[in-house]
Amino acid sequence: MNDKVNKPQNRREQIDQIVVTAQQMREIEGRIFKAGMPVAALMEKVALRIAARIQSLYPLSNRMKVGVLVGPGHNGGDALVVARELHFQGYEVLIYRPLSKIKELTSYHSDYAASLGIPFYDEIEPFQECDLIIDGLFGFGLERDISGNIGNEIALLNEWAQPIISIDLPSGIHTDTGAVLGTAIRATRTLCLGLWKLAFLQDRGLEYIGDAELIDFDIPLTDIWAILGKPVAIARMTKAAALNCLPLHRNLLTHKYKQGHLLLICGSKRYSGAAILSGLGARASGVGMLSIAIPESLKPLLVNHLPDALIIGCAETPSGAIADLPDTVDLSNYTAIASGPGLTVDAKLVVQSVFGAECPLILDADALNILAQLRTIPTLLRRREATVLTPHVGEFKRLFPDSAELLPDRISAVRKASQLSKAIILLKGAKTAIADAGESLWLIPESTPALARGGSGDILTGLMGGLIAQPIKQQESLAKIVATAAWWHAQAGILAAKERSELGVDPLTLSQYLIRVLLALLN
Ligand SMILES: NC(=O)C1=CN([C@@H]2O[C@H](COP(=O)(O)OP(=O)(O)OC[C@H]3O[C@@H](n4cnc5c(N)ncnc54)[C@H](O)[C@@H]3O)[C@@H](O)[C@H]2O)[C@@H](O)CC1
Ligand SMILES: [K+]
Repeated sequence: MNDKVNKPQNRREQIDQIVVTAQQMREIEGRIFKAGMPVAALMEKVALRIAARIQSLYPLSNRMKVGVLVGPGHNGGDALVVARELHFQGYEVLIYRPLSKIKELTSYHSDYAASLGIPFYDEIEPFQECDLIIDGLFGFGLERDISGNIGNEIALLNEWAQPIISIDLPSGIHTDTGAVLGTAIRATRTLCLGLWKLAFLQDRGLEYIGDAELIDFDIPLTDIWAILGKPVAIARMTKAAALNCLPLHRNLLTHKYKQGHLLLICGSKRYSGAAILSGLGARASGVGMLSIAIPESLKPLLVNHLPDALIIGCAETPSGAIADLPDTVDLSNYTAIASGPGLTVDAKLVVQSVFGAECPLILDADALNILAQLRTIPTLLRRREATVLTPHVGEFKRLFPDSAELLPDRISAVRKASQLSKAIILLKGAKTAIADAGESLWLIPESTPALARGGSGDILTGLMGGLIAQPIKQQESLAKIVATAAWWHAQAGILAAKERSELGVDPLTLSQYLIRVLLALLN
C-alpha cells in the first residue's frame, strides 16, 4: 500500500495507530515467545499492569469485594494473577470458574489462588454482592458461541449494577468483527492488552466495550512491523497523525489561490440551510477561496451568512433545485469540488456535469442518491481524478448493494466497495471507516452520538472539501486527508458535547468548535 502512517515522535503514538486481528496478535505473540520471552513471564507482566490499573481506578476502601471471572485460556490466567495481586493488597476476592478443563498455565495460577484461600465458585449468584467484577472469561481466543450455563450466567450478570472491567475484550465479543458470539459481557471499561484489536473499531461491539483503554506491555515494534508490514494496512487516526496532516503552517509568500479553491455545489429551496452549513464547514478548513453554487433565489441568504464566499447563483428547476451551473463556471479553476448537501435528487444534471471535473470530487447526501441512480460503479470507474464518497449506512446500501451484503461487518463492506469502485469511501458511523481502493483503511476511534443530528454531515462535507482543496503535503494521501477531516469533525463534536452536553451540539455550534478544538489540541 502507498498510504503512509506518519512518523510520530514516540512509541505510544505509533502503538496507538495500530489495529490487529486475533490472528495477527497470535503471530506477534508467537514471535515474542520464539525470541525467548517465557509465556508465564509475559502473562505475569501484563497482569501486574492490569492489577495496578484496577487499583488506581478502584482504590481499596474499607471493604472492597471483587469478583473475578476466570475462563479456560490465558485470559483466565491473566484474571487469576490479578485476583492474586488484589488479594495480597487486601481486597476481598472471590473467583468464578465455571469450566474445569483449563490450560496448563492457567491451572497453575488457579491452584495457587486456591492455596491462598481465595474462594472458588462455579455459579454466579454469590457475585451479586461484589462491588466490582473483573471479566477474564475469554479474550482473543474465543472461537465459537458462548452457550449453555455460562451464557445464562453472563445474561444475569449484565442485569446487575456493579461496574465490570473486561480484560482484553468483553467476553463473548468477536475480536475482529465485534459481533456478539451468543452472549457477551457488558463491560463498564475494557482494558485492551498490547495492541488495539479490530473489535474496538467496529460499531457492533461498542455497547459492550464501555470505556476503552490500551494497556501497553512493550511489544517490540519490530515484531509488529514484521507481521503487519509497514506502513500498516489498517490504521487508527490519532491526534498525532491528524495534526501532522493539517495545513497548519502556510508558506510566507503564499496568496489566496495558492491555498486552494473549493467549489461547493449544494442547497435547494427546500434545504437552504445545508448550503450554509457546508459553507461554514469549508470556512473552518482555512481554504484560500470558497465558491458556493446554489439556486439563484438563495443568493442573498448565502451572502448574508458567508460574506467571504463567492456565491454563484444557478438556474433553478421548478422544485427549486439547482438546474445547472452557469456557463461562466469553469471547472478547471477549482482544486476540489464538493457536492450534495441539500441538493435534492432533482439536481441530477448538475451532479452529472461535475463527473468530468479533473480535480478531486467529494459526493455526499443527494449527490450519492443521484450517483446510485446512474449506476455507481461504472460511473465512478470513468472518473480520471479521485472521488470521495461519504455515505451513511442507508446510502451505502443504495450505492453498493453487493458490498452491503457484508454488513454489519462495516470494515469488510467498505473495503470491498472501495476496491470495486476505486473511490475513497468514508462510511459514517460511531466508528467511521475510510477505505482507499483496498490500499489503506483508516478508522476514527473516537466520536460522540451528539453528532447524530441533521446538518452535522453538511459541516463535514464542507470541511473535507476545504482540506482536500488545499495544497497537500507530499507524503500525505488523499484518504488520510479524508480521515483527518473526519477526525477533526469528531473531535469538535466531543469537545462541544463536553462543554454544552450532547443536546447542545447543533451543527452551527459544531462549526464554531472546529477551530476551538484545534486550538485546545495544539496547546
Ligand atoms: N497476546 C499476548 O501477547 C498476551 C495474551 N494474554 C492473554 O491471553 C488471551 C488469549 O488467550 P487464549 O489464546 O488462551 O484464549 P482465551 O483465554 O481467550 O480463551 C481460549 C480458550 O477458551 C476456549 N474456548 C473458546 N471458545 C469457547 C467457548 N465458546 N466456550 C468455551 N470455551 C471456549 C478455547 O478452547 C481455549 O481454551 C488474551 O486475550 C490475553 O488476555 C496475556 O496473558 C499475555 C500476553
Ligand atoms: K475478557
